[in-house]
Amino acid sequence: CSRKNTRNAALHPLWQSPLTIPGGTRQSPINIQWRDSVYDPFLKPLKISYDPTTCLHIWNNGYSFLVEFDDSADRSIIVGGPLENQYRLKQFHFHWGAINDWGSEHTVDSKFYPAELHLVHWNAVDYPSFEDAVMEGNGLAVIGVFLKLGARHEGLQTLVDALPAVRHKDTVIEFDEFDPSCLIPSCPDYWTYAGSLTTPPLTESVTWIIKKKPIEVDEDQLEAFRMLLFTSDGEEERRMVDNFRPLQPLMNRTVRSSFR
Ligand SMILES: CCCCCNS(=O)(=O)c1cc(S(N)(=O)=O)ccc1C(=O)O
Ligand SMILES: [Zn+2]
Repeated sequence: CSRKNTRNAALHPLWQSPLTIPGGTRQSPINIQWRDSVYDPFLKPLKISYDPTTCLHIWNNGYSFLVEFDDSADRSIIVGGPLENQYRLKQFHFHWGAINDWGSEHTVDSKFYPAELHLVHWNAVDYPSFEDAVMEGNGLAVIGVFLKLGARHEGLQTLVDALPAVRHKDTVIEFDEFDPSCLIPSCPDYWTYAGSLTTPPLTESVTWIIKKKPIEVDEDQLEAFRMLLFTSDGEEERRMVDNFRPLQPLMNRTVRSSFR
């Protein structure tokens, strides 16, 4: 079955009425058609330097689970790639499906992955706060990493072990000494394009950097994501699955690749 129909049927209430930005020209996510991406020899390697002691806590915000970082200084940053300057790590989170047939937000040649990791960074050089950067065309940089079914991921397991403690919406636990670069493939290849947040306010402020190589996780680790709840303690339980936005039109955009 095609992803489009079943996915729409499976959409989270947030997106039953497809959320579109009136006049949006650079919305995310998109399908990345490999053969239409354009190699850009001027793209630099992406440099990632995270300080694990900036890791603060994990919380379930009723949409995904996110790991938040102390972004009050330039301690966990990325620089290079398509970026004009350095960006500070704010948080990372995931999107996943009820079953392994879908779950990622971006697709490659219309192929979906069971899940996708997003590491959200903001431009603290040009803007005084994250909230300001969210409203600017070059305000955010999000690294996307696809998750595929395979071997158990030891780095992810520390995260998975903490999930039962944040099963319900608005629960939070302290989480320290985690370096999320262990979740990013060592292969330097990526695609990049100008896009948007995939959740409200859907602002067109994101330089997307999508890693070509996925990371491998096992079935138990994906199942651990699926035991989270959209709902608060005491509410009728709704499993946190299918927390992704539908594909958006490419419109007048080119996806560049850092590799031939
Ligand atoms: C001030 C309003 C910020 C709204 C966006 N916040 S965010 O951390 O960038 C974010 C990005 C994304 S995404 N998929 O990277 O666009 C998803 C969720 C969130 C979130 O708020 O949890
Ligand atoms: Zn996301």
